[in-house]
Amino acid sequence: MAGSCGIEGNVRRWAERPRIRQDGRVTSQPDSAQTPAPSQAQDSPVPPAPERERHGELVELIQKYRAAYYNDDDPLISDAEFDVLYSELERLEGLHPELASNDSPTQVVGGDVSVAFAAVEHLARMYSLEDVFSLEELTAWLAKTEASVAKLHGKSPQWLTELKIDGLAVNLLYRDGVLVRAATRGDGTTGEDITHNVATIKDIPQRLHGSGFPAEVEIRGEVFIASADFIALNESMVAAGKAPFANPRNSAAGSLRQKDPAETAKRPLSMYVHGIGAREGLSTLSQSETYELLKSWGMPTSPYFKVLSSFEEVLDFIAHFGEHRHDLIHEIDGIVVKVDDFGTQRALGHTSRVPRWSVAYKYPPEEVNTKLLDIRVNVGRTGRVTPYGVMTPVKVAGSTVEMATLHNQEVVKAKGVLIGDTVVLRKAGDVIPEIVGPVVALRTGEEREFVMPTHCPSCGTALAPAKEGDIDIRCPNAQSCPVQLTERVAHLAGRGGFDIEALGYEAAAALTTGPGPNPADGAGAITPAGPGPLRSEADVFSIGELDLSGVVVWREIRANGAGTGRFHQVPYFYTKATPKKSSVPTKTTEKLFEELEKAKAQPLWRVLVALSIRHVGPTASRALATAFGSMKGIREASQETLAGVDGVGAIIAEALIEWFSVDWHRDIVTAWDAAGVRMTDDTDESTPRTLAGLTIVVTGTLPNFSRDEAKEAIITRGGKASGSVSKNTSYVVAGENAGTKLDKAESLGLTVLDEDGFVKLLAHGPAPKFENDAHEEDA
Ligand SMILES: NC(=O)c1ccc[n+]([C@@H]2O[C@H](COP(=O)([O-])OP(=O)(O)OC[C@H]3O[C@@H](n4cnc5c(N)ncnc54)[C@H](O)[C@@H]3O)[C@@H](O)[C@H]2O)c1
Ligand SMILES: [Zn+2]
Repeated sequence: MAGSCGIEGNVRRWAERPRIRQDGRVTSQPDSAQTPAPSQAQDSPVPPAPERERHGELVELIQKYRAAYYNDDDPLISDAEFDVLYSELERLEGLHPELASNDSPTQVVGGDVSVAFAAVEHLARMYSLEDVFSLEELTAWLAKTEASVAKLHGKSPQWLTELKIDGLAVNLLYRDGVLVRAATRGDGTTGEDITHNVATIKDIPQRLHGSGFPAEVEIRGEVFIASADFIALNESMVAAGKAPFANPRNSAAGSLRQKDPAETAKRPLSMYVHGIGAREGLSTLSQSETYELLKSWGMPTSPYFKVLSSFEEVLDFIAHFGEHRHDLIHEIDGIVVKVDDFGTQRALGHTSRVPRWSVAYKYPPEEVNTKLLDIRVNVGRTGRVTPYGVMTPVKVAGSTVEMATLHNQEVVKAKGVLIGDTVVLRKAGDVIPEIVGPVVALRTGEEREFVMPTHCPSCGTALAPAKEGDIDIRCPNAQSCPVQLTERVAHLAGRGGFDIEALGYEAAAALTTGPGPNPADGAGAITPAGPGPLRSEADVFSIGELDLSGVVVWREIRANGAGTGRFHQVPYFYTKATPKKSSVPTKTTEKLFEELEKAKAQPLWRVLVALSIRHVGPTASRALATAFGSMKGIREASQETLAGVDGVGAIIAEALIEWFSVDWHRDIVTAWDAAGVRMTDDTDESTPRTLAGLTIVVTGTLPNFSRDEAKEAIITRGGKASGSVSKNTSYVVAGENAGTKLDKAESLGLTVLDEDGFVKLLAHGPAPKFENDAHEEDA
């Protein structure tokens, strides 16, 4: 089953949350009237004072947070933090049911009616949903519900499975097919009248299409702002000098609950139907059937709901949308499972807060709140100065995050974050974490604005944009700015360059920036304190000439977190101040020499990558190496000739000419050449150029070739290894799990080869004798 690993992954990650019920209960709403109290509770009719006190605290907190969330559309804490508190309250009331008075947050639908709107009574009550946070809890809920349904009807229910859209609920009252009123959920009984605002939402018909409508029907749905529209909306808010919304949910709620409908009209609101309230004269028997009917009346229904029969299918649905959560037009925070049949829904009923026929499985949170402790700047390989936030470490989407880039000073301004703010931190799947914005309501007045430095924190040179109008500012001291040098050295040693494993980032820093502050002093941070022994990457292959007997590239030193059991790898460079007698070359140092020696034999394209020429990555480097065969050839080529090379083009040609015009750049090449680095690709006559003129795309996993090896095999035989399939592709080599590229090849009628076919192609070129072996069905 393809989805199974996704499910397991979810369980593992989610299970780490503090929100694990310790009493193992599955029901989240203690419904004292229906649910027998847990036995231990009967032994203690009056809860002990500490529990009563904690209960009071929790109620107060939750009420405060609910008010900020529902009434002000401006939450003070993240949903994940809220859920932890709410869970604790449920657990406490589960152990001491006497605490669950009628007005406890566990007994009422969260939400209120603001005085800004007229109050309206819903014809049928609106409920919240019972939440579960693990697949075990969900399966237990399904099993419990299935058993109840079996007792009622002697058969298993059908599960209507839907996306849990992160927006806000509206209740639309249609009389004889005409929208007469729209309301928010409010406390479930009474909502806020937002009829005029809803009238501006294009998705929602003022008059239902067709005929045969019931006299009165309440259609419920979720109003949301699509993720792409949210980004555009926030940009326009900031441009207009207003505070941006923390997330699409708040932006939808805030936009819909405007006092002026003209303001709502400007907001890109959409809606999907997810329920039905009072329904006089409606003859459908199930919720899914009703959705089809509503769709025919012109109501927007989600394209994603499914009616499923087995638990397994429900779990697959969850795994699928767990993976594709960010491929949807709107945000989701979970999956809702409902018993589809109306009769069964009625029979199962509801508690004071939630229906018993429905449950919401929540995905692991992608947004958390944390403290922005500082904003620092980082100097990159090209001298670009990038501010980044340093935060109290916090767990989000499966990893602990304590830093996030803020891109440039304009972004810091646009986000409106101050040092010391509580901020919303978002990490969507594998995407890098992002500071969304501040929680303004929590400011104490102690926060301070970030000021972009005017001088390079590494070398002290005045910072400036590369050209007028650039937002990014740079350190222009490219040659000897220690941090830029560190970045270039780490890059040249990287996987795409010389591939020197022992020269990782820390080792590069130790060689280029010299001794940092002594971690034993408690500073902890590795701030460069001045140039190290390696003053230029030109000297990287003569590193042996430096007094390496005094250099320890790696040392393990206990950082200031002593006693916490946490060790920091700290690069350390011995200087005169440190007695030489204590230094013995480490294993890593020996390995460094071995690898440096081996690196000299790397092919020309890797040498080109290692030079850190703008825009010249592996693809352009391979093209250049293939076209010219030597560094000399590239260096002497005119801009036009360079630009004419397939895969190079005008921008790269210009960058190359510019790069070679700088003295110290040419010195690098000269020094490497002198050190014995290979500067020509000797065309290996033993490899026949069987693939000259052919463009080949490799996709999926081949049993005996890595992606790089397959590429190399194609290029050394004179072929072009391309990443995208087009009608100019000569062959597509498809391994296991080949995806859309294979589909495209098939739709274009291209010849698709498996590994055997590929090996034959490499050996013989496109001879008819093996083309016949290729997938016949593709012809
Ligand atoms: N951050 C905070 O301070 C804060 C405060 C209060 C509540 N919250 C968050 O709000 C949530 C609790 O709010 P809630 O009581 O509105 O419950 P809920 O949002 O968990 O679930 C109920 C709501 O889900 C919505 N929904 C979306 N798709 C649906 C579908 N397909 N079918 C049915 N309903 C669907 C409906 O609007 C419904 O009212 C929690 O996630 C909580 O973390 C956060
Ligand atoms: Zn600098």
